[in-house]
Amino acid sequence: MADQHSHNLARRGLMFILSSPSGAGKTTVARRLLAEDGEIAMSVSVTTRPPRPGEVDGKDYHFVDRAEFARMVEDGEMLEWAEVFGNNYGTPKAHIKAGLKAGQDFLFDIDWQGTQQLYQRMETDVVRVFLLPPSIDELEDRLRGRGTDSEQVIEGRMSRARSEISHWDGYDFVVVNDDIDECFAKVRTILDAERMRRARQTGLVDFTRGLMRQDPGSA
Ligand SMILES: Nc1nc2c(ncn2[C@@H]2O[C@H](COP(=O)(O)OP(=O)(O)O)[C@@H](O)[C@H]2O)c(=O)[nH]1
Ligand SMILES: Nc1ncnc2c1ncn2[C@@H]1O[C@H](COP(=O)(O)OP(=O)(O)O)[C@@H](O)[C@H]1O
Repeated sequence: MADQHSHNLARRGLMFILSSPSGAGKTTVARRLLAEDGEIAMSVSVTTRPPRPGEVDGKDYHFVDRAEFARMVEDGEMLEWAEVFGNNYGTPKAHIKAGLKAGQDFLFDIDWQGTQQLYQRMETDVVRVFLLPPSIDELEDRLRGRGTDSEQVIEGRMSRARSEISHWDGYDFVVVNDDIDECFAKVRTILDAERMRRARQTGLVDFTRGLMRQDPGSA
């Protein structure tokens, strides 16, 4: 019997967008997906925000100044961009377009505005997943438990979270992140199923043609 993996046909890559109100678990799920799934790569955004301690240029973000960011927008090098908390963030186009064509999947960690823009431009490549916390109290507990933010920042994130939650209807899939293992398994299921969409499987034309030509008993 043939190895199962030999039946993975050539396909176009997809853009897997993971959004959530801050603190609901997007980073946790994204890290695990990148660690356990060999076929998906993070889309690295361009930003004018200064690097935080520990952040690596080209890995966490491409850090640029405002003039360079403006030039990239002007020259049409961004798939989408937005201003968040006074800084600019954008998705560089060339790398993504070439990757998708070569079968590379990309993971995006962007908010609902970026999601909308990507969907408008790349509709058939985009899969939009939204994570929700099981309750507002649990969301606040997680933000505090993470220990990365001051009380003031947590209050800001909580008020922003409420407005992000209101955009739940702009997503294809919504998963409540109560138990992390269950949530992760559901996100995996979505990704696995989306990879099998007929429209993405560019190898199907040749494969089905081959099947139809084969006689029973031939290799
Ligand atoms: N539209 C858009 N938003 C982005 C992009 N990259 C990051 N963001 C958003 O910018 C916001 C701020 O990100 P960041 O400065 O890393 O701070 P933090 O995620 O709040 O810790 C988040 O809501 C991100 O989702 C991008 O390429 N496009
Ligand atoms: N299902 C879960 N149950 C309990 N804690 C969780 C769960 N998912 C994530 N966390 C924790 O909640 C905090 C916020 O998660 P994080 O992934 O940083 O959120 P986001 O990227 O959406 O802001 C982290 O400390 C993380 O370890």
